[in-house]
Amino acid sequence: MIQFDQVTKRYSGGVEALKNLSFSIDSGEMVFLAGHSGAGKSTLLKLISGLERATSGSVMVSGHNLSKLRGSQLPFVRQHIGVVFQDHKILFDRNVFDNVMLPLDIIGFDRREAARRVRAALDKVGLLGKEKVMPIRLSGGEQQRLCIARAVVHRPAILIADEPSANLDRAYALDIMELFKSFHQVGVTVLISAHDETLMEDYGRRILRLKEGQFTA
Ligand SMILES: Nc1ncnc2c1ncn2[C@@H]1O[C@H](COP(=O)(O)OP(=O)(O)OP(=O)(O)O)[C@@H](O)[C@H]1O
Repeated sequence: MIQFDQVTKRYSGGVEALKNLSFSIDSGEMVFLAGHSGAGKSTLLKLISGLERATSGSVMVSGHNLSKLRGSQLPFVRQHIGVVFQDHKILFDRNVFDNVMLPLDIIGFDRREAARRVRAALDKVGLLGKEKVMPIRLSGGEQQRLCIARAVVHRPAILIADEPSANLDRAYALDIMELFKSFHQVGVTVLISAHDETLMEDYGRRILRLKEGQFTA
């Protein structure tokens, strides 16, 4: 479902964030991505979601070679992927419901079906009672749940999350992990990054460990 073949990413300033990486993730797998700050985790996730392009090598997602896609084809691929961003990207000038509606608006979904899906996504993350609330009034953990609802509302086959448990206390971080597990259990391919490996250990899943842009054992 996701396949990297000898992928290198060099940013314009010259930093080589990923060095000749090869790995694959099967459909329906749940995999963790570990590594300290600056190891290249965000870069790897951005290559999968098409936010950045590989300098060399190939990135295959759902059968598409993202390195070869034209810009106009990227939105089509992104419809298969849900992303929980490290910096949240919440729109603070609209309420919880409208934030989650946004991806469906962009796709041009039928409004009634879209509203039904938004409520289902909010229900799933435990925010159904807060649909009219402005995001500024949510706790940090609730804001994270809002981001997860927005990432899954279009029912993507792949869900990727960049440090979704950062800045949350341990109990809440584990709750968030359980939420991701529940998506995995219904067949979604899940890839989650974190710098705290202890959060991953209980799940018995594969852990990809990055250090200075390369995998370590
Ligand atoms: N847009 C960019 N331009 C130039 N260099 C960048 C850019 N984004 C990341 N880098 C550099 O690439 C390297 C990897 O960064 P990346 O954000 O992928 O790491 P990370 O493991 O996600 O770290 P963090 O947990 O702090 O987000 C770092 O040296 C970083 O400074």
